[in-house]
Amino acid sequence: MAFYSRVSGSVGVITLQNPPVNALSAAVRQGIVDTMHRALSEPEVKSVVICGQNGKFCGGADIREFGANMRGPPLVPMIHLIEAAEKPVVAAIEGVALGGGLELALGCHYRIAHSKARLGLPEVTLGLLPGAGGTQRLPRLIGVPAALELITTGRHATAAEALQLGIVDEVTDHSAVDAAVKFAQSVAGKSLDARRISTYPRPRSPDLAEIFEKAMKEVRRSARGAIAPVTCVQAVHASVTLPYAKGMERERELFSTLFTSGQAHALQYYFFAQRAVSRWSTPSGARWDTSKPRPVHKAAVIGLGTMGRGISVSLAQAGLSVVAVETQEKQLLEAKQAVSGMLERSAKRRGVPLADDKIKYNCSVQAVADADLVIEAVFEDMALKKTIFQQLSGICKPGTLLCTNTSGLDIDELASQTQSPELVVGMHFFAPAHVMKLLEVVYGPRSSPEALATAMEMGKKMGKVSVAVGNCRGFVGNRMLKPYLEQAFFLLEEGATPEQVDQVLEEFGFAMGVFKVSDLSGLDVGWKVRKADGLVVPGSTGKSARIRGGSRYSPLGDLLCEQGRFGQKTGRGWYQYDKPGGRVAKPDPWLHGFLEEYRARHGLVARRIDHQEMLERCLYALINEGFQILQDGIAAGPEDIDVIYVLGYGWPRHRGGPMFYAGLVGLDKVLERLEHYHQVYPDVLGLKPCSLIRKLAASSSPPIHRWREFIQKPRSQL
Ligand SMILES: CC/C=C\C/C=C/C(=O)SCCNC(=O)CCNC(=O)[C@H](O)C(C)(C)COP(=O)(O)OP(=O)(O)OC[C@H]1O[C@@H](n2cnc3c(N)ncnc32)[C@H](O)[C@@H]1OP(=O)(O)O
Repeated sequence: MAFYSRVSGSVGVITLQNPPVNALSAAVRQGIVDTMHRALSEPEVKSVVICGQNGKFCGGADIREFGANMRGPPLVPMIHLIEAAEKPVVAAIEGVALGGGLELALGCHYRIAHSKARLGLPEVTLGLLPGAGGTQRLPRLIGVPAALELITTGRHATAAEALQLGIVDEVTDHSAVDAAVKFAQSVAGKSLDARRISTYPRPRSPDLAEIFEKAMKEVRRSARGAIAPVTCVQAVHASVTLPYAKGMERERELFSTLFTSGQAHALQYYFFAQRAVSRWSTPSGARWDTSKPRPVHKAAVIGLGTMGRGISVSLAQAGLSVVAVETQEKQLLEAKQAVSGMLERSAKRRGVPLADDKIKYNCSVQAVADADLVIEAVFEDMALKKTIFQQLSGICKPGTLLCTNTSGLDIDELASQTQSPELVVGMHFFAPAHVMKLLEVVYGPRSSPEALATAMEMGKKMGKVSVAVGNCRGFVGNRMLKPYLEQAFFLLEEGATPEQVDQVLEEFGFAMGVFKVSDLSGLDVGWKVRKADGLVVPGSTGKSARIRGGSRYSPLGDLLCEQGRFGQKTGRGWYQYDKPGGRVAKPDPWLHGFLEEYRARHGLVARRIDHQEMLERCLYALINEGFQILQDGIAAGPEDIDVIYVLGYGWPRHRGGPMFYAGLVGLDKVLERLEHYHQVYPDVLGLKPCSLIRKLAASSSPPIHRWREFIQKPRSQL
């Protein structure tokens, strides 16, 4: 709703009230219309201020209402009512003016912002366009290039930038509402002819055609199949080719197409999923709202390789004192230099103070004795990690949380090396650790709720999206990756090339295909793990070379590693690069010949595999594992899996995540295809449909928010 008051006798103040961000729900829109009419009809009122309760102007349309039937007054006429008013209306922008919130402000005659406010049109991130006049008013106000940039990226601008661009008229360090009231008094009675943005002429410039062409090229390149950015450009284009009223019609038309699209549903689902994962729970009943995190002031990182360096940067930037340990002096010095550079670049980029003095470097593990939390980030070697956990258990003060950055090893095995297994959790960062937003927080069967809560809270402090997951091989992300990778290898055996598989996945929207990712992260990483698991049998021939434990196995990755082809770092992998460390992947004739020779050796007849089969086999095997993970209670809900895949594995956000995608395709369809492929490849375990997907499909495929009801609660783990 909206609250009306009169200030200083002549200023009508309309306060939006819809916590936490004063989103424009039906009730708020009704409140605005009612209070505007009141302000306009009271003769004593000479001007109006619109503001939001609790220091937040408005977070935009109420996204929760998007799924329901439209009630209350629509936004566009409501904003026209404000703009057409004969009394000056001033927006007092505190906190945020986003989406419909900024469009509302653009309908006002003046805008005053607090210096800490953020303004933007982030609709594109929800699969939409600014459909309440934003695409027509903003270019008229600030010009096409700046409007295009803000609308197609959805980026939030600071108040200072908004002032520079001409979006706001004044910025204040004090109360924006007080400033707006004063301002409203000063403009009472003045002509509003030049203040109604919809009446501004169409933006003109001789290079507009070029600007739009460039913008369209850029969004097509970066959108990876997302339709909203492209549609945003089309809507802004209407602002230069059509008069305002016609432009609004075009905006409405384009908005309606997006509004009902699967991509908009996926992005809106993802918006709430990313927020829902902070409300974690475990099968034993531990929960985010009943588990208190411990205070952490001092943290330590053991091992300053690529991951340890990124983790140290993240901790320092979160304001913690950090002890960074690397036992070899030379490596310690190298790491120190590298970390300082990373901090410097990051401080420059983010415009924040340098956090270099937060980190103390040391050669001795003893230096972590008084840390509240230690993150071990050494090589992925269980024996080494065990030794470190034994050491830490003896060195650290009582109550220190011991975390491991393993990407898939058994947390409980490490916990059992310590005297306090309840204080051991996994903190699985993703490379580069100071950039990637995802953190898998892994609880073992003995981790305490308090330890889990502390690690989750630490992730948040570091600006990460933390997802709590149970302990199993590979946790959620890497466990699901295994059947996906496996299918990609099998496709090569059956006749595909790495380029073909990657193209299909990139067309789907992945930032990189599976083979390019493998080259980037290093083929040797998986090879080491497979060796440790006893899967690598050098020189094996005949049928046994492609079978492990009764199931189909592809040794292709092992064979490449035996040739020293580790990917980008060696200049050769699934692709070739111009030099070791090169970034541009080129098809490699050697690899094609090697595949032919391999197929001939194993009596495999290459066939033409269509795109659909490549996509289905890779994705459905991954999704099937996701259902198994839900059934095993490793992830509490499909949202957890989807957030992990979008933030950690390049799954296209506009497809919502693998579990959402499965729902969109139709669980019965996914099940039917899995059954088909399992029949064709009975020796591939990953294609055998998991019982949860069967159960859901048999129950008429309920919507994703109801899947949890169908998951059998596993026995207590904590
Ligand atoms: C018919 C339509 C016609 C015209 C087009 C207009 C379209 C729109 O306006 S679409 C909405 C555009 N606005 C946004 O995209 C803003 C989305 N919100 C945010 O970016 C952030 O929430 C924030 C910057 C506003 C605040 O961030 P922060 O302080 O970090 O809090 P949270 O993100 O955790 O949010 C708190 C809480 O609020 C819920 N919420 C936020 N925005 C909205 C919204 N617009 N509608 C409904 N609910 C919103 C958010 O989900 C959190 O609640 P939960 O934790 O319960 O999920």
